[in-house]
Amino acid sequence: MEPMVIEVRGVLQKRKHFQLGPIDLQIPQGYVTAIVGPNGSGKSSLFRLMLDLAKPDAGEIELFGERVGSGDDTMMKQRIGYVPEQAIDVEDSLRADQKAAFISQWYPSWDLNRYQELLRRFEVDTSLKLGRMSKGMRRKFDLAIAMAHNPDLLLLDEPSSGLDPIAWKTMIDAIHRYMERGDRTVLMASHIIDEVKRLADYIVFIVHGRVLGMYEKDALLESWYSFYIDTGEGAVNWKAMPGYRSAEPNGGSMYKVITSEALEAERWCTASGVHITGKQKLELDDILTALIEQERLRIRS
Ligand SMILES: Nc1ncnc2c1ncn2[C@@H]1O[C@H](COP(=O)(O)OP(=O)(O)OP(=O)(O)O)[C@@H](O)[C@H]1O
Repeated sequence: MEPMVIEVRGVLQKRKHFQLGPIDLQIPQGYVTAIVGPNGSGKSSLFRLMLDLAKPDAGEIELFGERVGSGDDTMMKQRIGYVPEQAIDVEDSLRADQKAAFISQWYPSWDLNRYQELLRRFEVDTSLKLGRMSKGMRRKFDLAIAMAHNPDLLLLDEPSSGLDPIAWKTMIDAIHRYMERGDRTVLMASHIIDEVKRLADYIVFIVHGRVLGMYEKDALLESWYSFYIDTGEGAVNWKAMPGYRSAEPNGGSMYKVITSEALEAERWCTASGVHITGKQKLELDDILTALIEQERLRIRS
């Protein structure tokens, strides 16, 4: 098994109207892991805890085997590139190259050539003050800054927010290239299904501050299906179907049934004489919707 770059153990953060956790999570080295969840589910809060920008009420986080918040973390932070969800306002009056010059002092591995190459590819106008940049250009600049010291770990909070389609493709390509070496790690929060599908090896679903599971992406997309089933005259005990999630009438004696264990469910149907007339893979957003619904029912019960 590959080493873990991030280990989150029993992390809890209590706020007036929101509780994050307790969260247990392990992020493996050498892969892109995407955190997917609705607005306000706690994705940015989790990033901030990982970077010691906020303190948990309980639990602990380790990055590269070192406990976050336990002392001088300069070396640890030098191995990380972070793109926050919101650009930092206090830097608005700086020009791009002033910020880069400032940041480069913190990172012994700062690579000027790489920085300039990223700016060229993203078409960032470095003569502008940061506060004068459009939202998308600022985002591209932040990405270039986060990647220019060749970090071992990239933490990206909704990296494509504000990017036009061309910049989006450049970003996807830049992340693919960054991962080519094989030992680097990305943890990103994203709402963009296409982005998650193209980049992620693993997906973490987070809803209402709780992690609902971490899945290998390809296995996940192979296992969630809608089956269209003709029940004929008889009733079917849906709950006995492996991975059963929901069943809704679909006209006449037809039902649309969602399972998260497609292979086993299909075998079960064959063995039980249940006739599948059609099947369809679920997209990531449909899977998330089904998980959110289940979480709502769990909270209500
Ligand atoms: N500084 C803060 N003080 C109190 N509550 C906060 C603070 N920051 C965030 N919250 C609350 O914590 C919850 C989680 O917010 P967070 O920004 O982590 O979610 P998110 O999943 O990143 O959302 P989005 O997808 O909208 O970016 C929300 O209910 C939010 O209102």
